[in-house]
Amino acid sequence: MIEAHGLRKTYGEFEAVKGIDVVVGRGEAFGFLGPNGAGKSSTMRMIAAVSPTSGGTLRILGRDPARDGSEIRARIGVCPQEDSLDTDLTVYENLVVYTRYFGFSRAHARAKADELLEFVKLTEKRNQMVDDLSGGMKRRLTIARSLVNNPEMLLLDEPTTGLDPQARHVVWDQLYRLKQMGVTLVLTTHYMDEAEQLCDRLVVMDDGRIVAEGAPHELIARYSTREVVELRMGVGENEAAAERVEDLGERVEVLPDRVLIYTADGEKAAEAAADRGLAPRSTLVRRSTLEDVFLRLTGRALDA
Ligand SMILES: Nc1ncnc2c1ncn2[C@@H]1O[C@H](COP(=O)(O)OP(=O)(O)OP(=O)(O)O)[C@@H](O)[C@H]1O
Repeated sequence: MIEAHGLRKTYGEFEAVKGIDVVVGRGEAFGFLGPNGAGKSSTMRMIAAVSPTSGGTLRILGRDPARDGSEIRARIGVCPQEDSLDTDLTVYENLVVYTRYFGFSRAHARAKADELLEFVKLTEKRNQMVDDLSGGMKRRLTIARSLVNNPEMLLLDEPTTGLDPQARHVVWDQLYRLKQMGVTLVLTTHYMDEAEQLCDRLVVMDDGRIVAEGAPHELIARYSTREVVELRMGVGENEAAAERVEDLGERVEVLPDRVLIYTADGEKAAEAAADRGLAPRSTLVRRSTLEDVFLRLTGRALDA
């Protein structure tokens, strides 16, 4: 579905994507995980055949986006970061009008709109104006809109940014269902839980480069330990605390608000820290996540 080698994107002198290799197969759920500015959206726009590449090779659905852009755009769905719905129209009209853009008949567009409203559970909101919808509903309508042409591949740029936890779960459910229906999903996110939930495979991007690639559990096994102890110390106590627990794990990281001990046995390390007279304001033992992978690879927290 996607084959990119040495793919680059420059804006004037600035290089936003610095030569990345990405291969995505049919039916996969693939993610670009990285902080703001990593180059995820720039990459997605090239994949969507709406932004020219600045170097390297790119094939989408086996086609060249520079030559076959309109064919590619007809066969994929794009759910942009910002909901760009038509606020002068109702929920239903938004879908009908958008389906018509793809050259389908009015009868087909009406039937499709009803089918998609059912799919994203917005049938009850059918005749409401878009501005009367909640943020989560607008997102679901945008997803419905990206499906009007029965795309083989759906590109989603930060599908749940700005949504509350419940609305995020509803969107995730819909994306699961699409995946089960065989649609290839390609998404960007800076939420590590979203990447873990949805992606079969992902790349971690930082500063225009891919710094790691694999299934979420593979990346965690490769770059982290099984468990992590988080010690929240008093203000200014982190560095001294880290020195005192240095030998309690395979690795110790100091973040502005906590000290992290990477170890196979978190309970044991937490007890050992307490035995040394350390008095954190709170201690948490948890499993490693992609957040830890990102920290290990870049030296920064994903949300920093
Ligand atoms: N049209 C543009 N002109 C100039 N610079 C741009 C343009 N689009 C993006 N950039 C810059 O390229 C870099 C990568 O941006 P991009 O939007 O691809 O990152 P991102 O990982 O998607 O981040 P975000 O989550 O904020 O969208 C940033 O430094 C951004 O300022």
